[in-house]
Amino acid sequence: MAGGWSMGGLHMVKRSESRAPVYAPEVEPKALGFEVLMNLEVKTCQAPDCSPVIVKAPYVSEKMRTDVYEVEDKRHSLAGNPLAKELSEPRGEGLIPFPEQENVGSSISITVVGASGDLAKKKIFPALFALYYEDCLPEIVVVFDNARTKMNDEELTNTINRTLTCKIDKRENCEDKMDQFLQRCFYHSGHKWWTRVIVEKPFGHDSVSSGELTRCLKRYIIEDQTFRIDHYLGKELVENLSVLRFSNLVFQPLWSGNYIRNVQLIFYEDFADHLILVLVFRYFDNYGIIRDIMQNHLLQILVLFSMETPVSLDAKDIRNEKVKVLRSMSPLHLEDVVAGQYKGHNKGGMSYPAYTDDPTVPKDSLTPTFAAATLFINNARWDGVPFLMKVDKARHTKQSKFSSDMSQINSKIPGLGMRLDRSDLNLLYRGRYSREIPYAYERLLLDAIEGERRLFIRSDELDAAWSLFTPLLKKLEEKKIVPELYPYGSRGPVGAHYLAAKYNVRWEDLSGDD
Ligand SMILES: NC(=O)C1=CN([C@@H]2O[C@H](COP(=O)(O)OP(=O)(O)OC[C@H]3O[C@@H](n4cnc5c(N)ncnc54)[C@H](OP(=O)(O)O)[C@@H]3O)[C@@H](O)[C@H]2O)C=CC1
Ligand SMILES: O=C1O[C@H](COP(=O)(O)O)[C@@H](O)[C@H](O)[C@H]1O
Repeated sequence: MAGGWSMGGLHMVKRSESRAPVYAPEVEPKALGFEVLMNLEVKTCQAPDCSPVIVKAPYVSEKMRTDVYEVEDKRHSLAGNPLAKELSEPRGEGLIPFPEQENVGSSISITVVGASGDLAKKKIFPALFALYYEDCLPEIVVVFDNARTKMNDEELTNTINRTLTCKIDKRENCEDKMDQFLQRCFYHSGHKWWTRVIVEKPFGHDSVSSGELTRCLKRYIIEDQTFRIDHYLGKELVENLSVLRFSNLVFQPLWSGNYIRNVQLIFYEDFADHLILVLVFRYFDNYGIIRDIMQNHLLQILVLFSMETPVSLDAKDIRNEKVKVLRSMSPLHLEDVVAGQYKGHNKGGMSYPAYTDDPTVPKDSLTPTFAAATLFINNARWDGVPFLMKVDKARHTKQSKFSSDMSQINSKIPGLGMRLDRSDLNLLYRGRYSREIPYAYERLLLDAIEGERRLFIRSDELDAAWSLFTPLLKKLEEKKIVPELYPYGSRGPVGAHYLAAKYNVRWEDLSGDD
């Protein structure tokens, strides 16, 4: 199975676990615009001397068959050799040192689809290395790449090497650990057997394509093997939101429309921060900011903020509550949405091009780079409370913030008088904890390895999220709604201010805005 649908997907095999056969009996070339490269029937077994059996199905290419057999041959030649020794020796062409589990204990094989891409460079490899550094991955870890661009081992390790950092300078043995980690990375363009697949967004384009994608995936893997990632769920602050809500009894009676008059979720980013702008634009212009950020990251935070207390911390119970609140949300109306696109302008001697000035973006593109929306939840707890979202890719600062008016508390200004000030009850870790914060992908990759599903999106949850946004996106696109233009680096279209004012709300604009 390959990754047009999940350009930053990871296919993972946990060798110490699930031995259930995975069947991929049907062929569906080019379904949904992605190539089904994987057409192998893969079976694994439990006998100590049993290698995976890889059975060729009718449509597997000659190249892939050769690759598969090469892997098997090498495996046999490694039988009985301690892996540690293999890994410390120079790697030969095509050698894939995959250990026999019974010799070495727990091991893991990870296939990164799209190692040359922005996501892999910025987030996946640094997270995998951080996990490796922290000894959270088994000693035996083998990372493969699997993109269309052909590389050799050296090119792959060079690519990965450029992405790795020691989060805090001069960490003990960091260089050595990096070398060890790189020794465990191999390029391979064929396909592996797997037990878990982490799927990166976009999960389709709308309800229909998302449903198709889910059905396609289900032909190869069951729901429990599918880990749909939304990396915002792996961020410390987002995790802390649930802790704040559910483990501080003082908040329980306050957490409703009786005390909270509005909730705001804000995301700002600077397009210019992206490493490979051309690729980013190409992807972005097909999706736009509503699909890229609102329908997933911000909606997930909104859901965690508003859902009822789950019966337990079990993934099933949490996800059931998330689905319930998503299904309670009112349809989004065009009047409650503002779409914007940045235009070119000059400021302070600087010249900023328009979104449509980019050569990869069509001149008449209506793709929003900014959006604001008001959402409502039709249940007793949140009746009438506006949840406002604002997302913008054309800021000079990168920030995300979620807040409610309850987080503003009165305090006395020091002095002899009695003057009051409103200060924020904030969850910021900066200044409070000296320990470093793990990357979101670090947490989520580890959860997937451990089979913890709590922070991943279940298919009915995804359906509910698309049901909410699809009618709106359809209207925007069918009516060819022209986005409001606004200058790069500004506060965005003026329409967003009217939208908030309609509900008697002032945006909690973030510091650093101009
Ligand atoms: N960039 C980011 O910070 C984040 C991105 N994401 C999501 O991750 C996904 C990927 O984003 P990003 O890395 O930025 O995109 P890029 O365009 O930078 O990279 C795409 C990668 O996928 C590979 N690829 C594309 N098509 C195929 C295919 N059919 N088979 C195998 N490999 C393929 C490409 O390599 P090649 O062309 O050689 O095949 C390339 O390595 C997006 O869906 C995005 O929503 C999510 C969170 C953050
Ligand atoms: O999913 C995505 O998120 C990133 C922003 O992630 P962050 O953790 O750096 O806040 C965004 O740049 C990208 O467009 C989007 O696809």
